[in-house]
Order: sequence, then C-alpha cells, then structure tokens
Amino acid sequence: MENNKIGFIVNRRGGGGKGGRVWDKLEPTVATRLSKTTWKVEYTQHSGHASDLAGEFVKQGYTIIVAVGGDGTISQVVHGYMLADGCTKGCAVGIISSGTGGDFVRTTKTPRDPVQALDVILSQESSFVDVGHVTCAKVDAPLETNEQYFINICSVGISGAIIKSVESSSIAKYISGGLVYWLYTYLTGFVYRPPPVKYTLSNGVDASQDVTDKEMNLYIMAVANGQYLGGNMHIAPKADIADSKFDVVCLHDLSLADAFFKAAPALKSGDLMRLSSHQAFTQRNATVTMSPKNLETKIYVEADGEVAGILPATWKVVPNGCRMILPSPIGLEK
Ligand SMILES: Nc1ncnc2c1ncn2[C@@H]1O[C@H](COP(=O)(O)OP(=O)(O)OP(=O)(O)O)[C@@H](O)[C@H]1O
Repeated sequence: MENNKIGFIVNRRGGGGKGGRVWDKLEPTVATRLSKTTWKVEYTQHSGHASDLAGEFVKQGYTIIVAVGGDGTISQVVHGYMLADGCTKGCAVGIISSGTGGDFVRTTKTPRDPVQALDVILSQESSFVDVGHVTCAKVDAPLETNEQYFINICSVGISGAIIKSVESSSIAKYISGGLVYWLYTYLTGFVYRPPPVKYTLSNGVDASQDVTDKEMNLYIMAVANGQYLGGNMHIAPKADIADSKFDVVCLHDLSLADAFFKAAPALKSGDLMRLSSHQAFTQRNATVTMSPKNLETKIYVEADGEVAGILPATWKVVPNGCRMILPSPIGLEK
C-alpha cells in the first residue's frame, strides 16, 4: 500500500446528495489512514466529468482510482480509465458506493458501509474483470456513432425508454431517485410497444454456433457483465464479471398482460422460466449486434443507467479490461 497513489473521484450529487455526505464523513478517516502526499480528491462538476478526472489520474501515475458515487459515476470512471489505458498502466479501480440504485455493487458484494469499503480498497489485491463496450447511433445525429465502455449492464428496449423518459422529465428532479424510476417504469410499461428488431449473437469462438439475422419484437435485451439492473432487478443471475463473456438476456414478443404479470416478476427474480421459450432466452456471448427493422424507429440504448444512444448498436466484451479491487473475487455468484 505504501507505494500507492490513490485518487478519489467524488460525485457529491450521487444518490440525491448522499455522495457528498458519505465523503464528508469518510474524508477524516482517509486523512488518518493515508499520508498526505499519497492521495488526492477531485469532485465532479458535471455529467461526464468523472471520465475526464479518471483519465487525468491515470496519466499522472495514480495506482488506484476510487469512484465515490453511484452506478453512473462508477461507469464514467471506468470509461475514462479504459480510454487512458489504465489497466496496462497498472492502475486499479476501487468503489465506495453512494448512489441511488447501486446495482453493480450488488454483484461485487462491495460493502455499502463507506469505511468497510475503504478497508477493502486498502487491504485487497486487485483482480481482473471484464468491461463491456458499446457502439451505437447518437440520439440526435443517428448517422454518427457514440462509443462507450460500461461495467455493469447495457440494455435496450423498455429499459432504454424508461431511462430516456426520466432524463427528459421536467418533474423528475423534484421526486426522490427510487420513486422516479418506479413511477416511470409503470408509466412506460403501459405505453411501450415492443418494436421489431434484427440481431446477431456470436460467442467469438465457434462461428457455427452464432445466431445470425434473427428477428424479434423487443421487450428488453440486457447485455450483462454484472447481474442487476434498474435498482435490484436480478435480470442476469448467472452473469460473471470475469468470464470473458456477456450474459445476453432477451425478452420479446410479449403481450401487455404477459409483460406485467409474467415478465416484470421474472425480471425481478431472475427466473425466466416463468416465460415460454418463445418469449425469453439467455445466451453467453462475446459480440452482439442489433438494429431496428424500421430505421425510423428510435430504440434507446442505456449503459449503466444512462442513455448511451439508439439502435443500431454493437456490443463487444473486453476480457480482463479492468483491474478492480473487490472484497472477494471468489464470492461472485456463478
Ligand atoms: N456536479 C454535477 N452536477 C450534475 N450532475 C452531476 C455532477 N457530477 C456528476 N453528475 C452526474 O450525476 C449522475 C448520477 O450520478 P450517480 O450515478 O453517481 O448517482 P445515482 O444516479 O444517484 O446512483 P445510481 O446510478 O447508482 O442509481 C451521473 O450522470 C453524473 O454524471
């Protein structure tokens, strides 16, 4: 630990202000446990800033970057780390969770208590974990592409529509984070009509097992590195962040009644057996592509809880792309 330089990136706004409160309580402990010259804190000033700060820390030779925030902050830190080639440069990412949903730390079992999470960062070796990469069309310029790394889940379909409606809402900022997502999930659930899409799935090893040029009416596709989505939905219970593959979970061709009474409980519990094989499947894949059948339809892609763009999109896994400090890599559910 003596030779480490630790950069903390704090989103004070994460979790509706919880990020600031958590850091203010934790900072004296950090100052006690680390010598002054070995750590530095930076506060995010705007959306996306965490990526720039992570890139700067990598360039300055920091060996550990700690994301203090929610899934969005963790994701942006990993994005900046990947762009700056943090893994090759021997840098690792640590997490102090202080957001609203906290889906990624459910998979990694990172302690919610900030002091315990700091203990993990200061006492454990880093392990290699996979990172996802998505290339999709930009929302307002569909002929241009947006590229983004993600660490937890990138999904498309109703989830993208929910996130888009929350991000566009003028009243969302007046309602607490958890309630906003609950409200917009139900509102979107009533109006969402699964659009037809074309897709290809490849395991990256044996082309004879690839699924190519298939079609479905898309309810949701989760390209999962982690297991949880949308604040505790156990959508990909067998996803493993260190298996060099995504778990691709698809729900499709559902009636409104099936969506409410079968799909919603199945997504919550991770038990897709409630649905027929014509309505749901899970595959372990390395590359996924998807495009709308009708190119005029905007189908939103969300990555780690924020809109990344619209279809068409391509997902690729980056095996062992990130060094991460985890409580116990063996503790991951298989
Ligand atoms: N200074 C800032 N002003 C406004 N937004 C910010 C600022 N700093 C970060 N953000 C944005 O805040 C958003 C939410 O942050 P974060 O993910 O940490 O918390 P959360 O959404 O409450 O938690 P979760 O993603 O776990 O539900 C991110 O999109 C981030 O870019």
